[in-house]
Amino acid sequence: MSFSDHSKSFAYPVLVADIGGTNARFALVDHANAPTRMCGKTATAGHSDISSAVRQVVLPETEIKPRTAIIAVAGPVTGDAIPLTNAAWVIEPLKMIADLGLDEVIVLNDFEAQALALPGYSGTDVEQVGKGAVRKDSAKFVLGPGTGLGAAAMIFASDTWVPVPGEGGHVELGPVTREDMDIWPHIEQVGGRIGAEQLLSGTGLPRLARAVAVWMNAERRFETPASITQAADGNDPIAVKTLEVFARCLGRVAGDFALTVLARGGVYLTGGITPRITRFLTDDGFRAAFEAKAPHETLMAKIPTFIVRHPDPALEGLASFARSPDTFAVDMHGRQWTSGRVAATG
Ligand SMILES: Nc1ncnc2c1ncn2[C@@H]1O[C@H](COP(=O)(O)OP(=O)(O)OP(=O)(O)O)[C@@H](O)[C@H]1O
Repeated sequence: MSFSDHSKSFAYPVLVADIGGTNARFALVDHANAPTRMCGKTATAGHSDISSAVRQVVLPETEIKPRTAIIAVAGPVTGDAIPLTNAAWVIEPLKMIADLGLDEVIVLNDFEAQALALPGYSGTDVEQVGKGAVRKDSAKFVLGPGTGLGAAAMIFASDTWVPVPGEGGHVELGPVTREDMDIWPHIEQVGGRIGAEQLLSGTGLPRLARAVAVWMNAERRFETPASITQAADGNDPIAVKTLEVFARCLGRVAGDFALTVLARGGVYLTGGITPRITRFLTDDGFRAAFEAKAPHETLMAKIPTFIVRHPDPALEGLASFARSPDTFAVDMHGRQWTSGRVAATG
């Protein structure tokens, strides 16, 4: 396995890109000490491929063409043609190098990118939920309910931050309270089970609402996550109960990850749903479930939890990596392409 050994720095300017199912977001890092220059976002559906989006959105913003591109995609990075999970683009690093005159392209997982941002957050980037304090140079974890449930750890070892992406969003999610026991039999199973992402995501939220409605003997049906958060704003009892259960399940799963890596550096919540349900995350149900890990309640009470308020967490993480690659150990195996060869480390 090859890790980033950037005692060399990247060739600047570095283009950083967060390619989601719906939107692509771009920014430029002009040199190691430069602030991130945001270039805005564009709908992936509005462009035939990433090169065309870069030409329209990024190149008009800069006099010096980017020489390196570091890209985050939702989904695994496999081979020289990387399809996106929820969009038509296929990321082809060698084609990007040819189209845009780049020296190097690196493709990372989107939650690995979000993990890279964690050590640098300060001030209004994050809002703490509950008590606890960040212990310096200790493991962190990021968990993001969005279209799916993204998850990654950030481990501190040998004076280096090591992002560890994975499929943590698919861990088991069982009932704990009496109320859970009553609701769980009404939750539709997927693949013979109820995994965390099956509830704690955009598709999961309506699934949970359906089960809550059946349990409450109500006819009400919600088709979209937005319809549930909007109904909860109007104090609809099914929507409110759904989000209470959602928040405490998120706290439980966040607590499990905190225990797994001993995340004394904090657990951070991102994803498209988090900012829409802050009322339910800050009303104590989330934090109480996070801490209820007997026999480790005392340990858990010391671990802080945060809502990430930074608007572009993945871009921020890639920009941190672009500025100081030697701060991080990023696995480059099969994910780095250079202009000098066909497939760099694959
Ligand atoms: N007002 C809302 N209330 C609740 N959920 C919402 C609301 N608006 C959007 N969502 C949900 O948030 C999810 C999108 O989250 P997120 O932006 O993290 O996903 P993504 O795949 O990274 O998106 P993108 O492709 O835009 O980067 C979708 O499931 C969407 O339904």
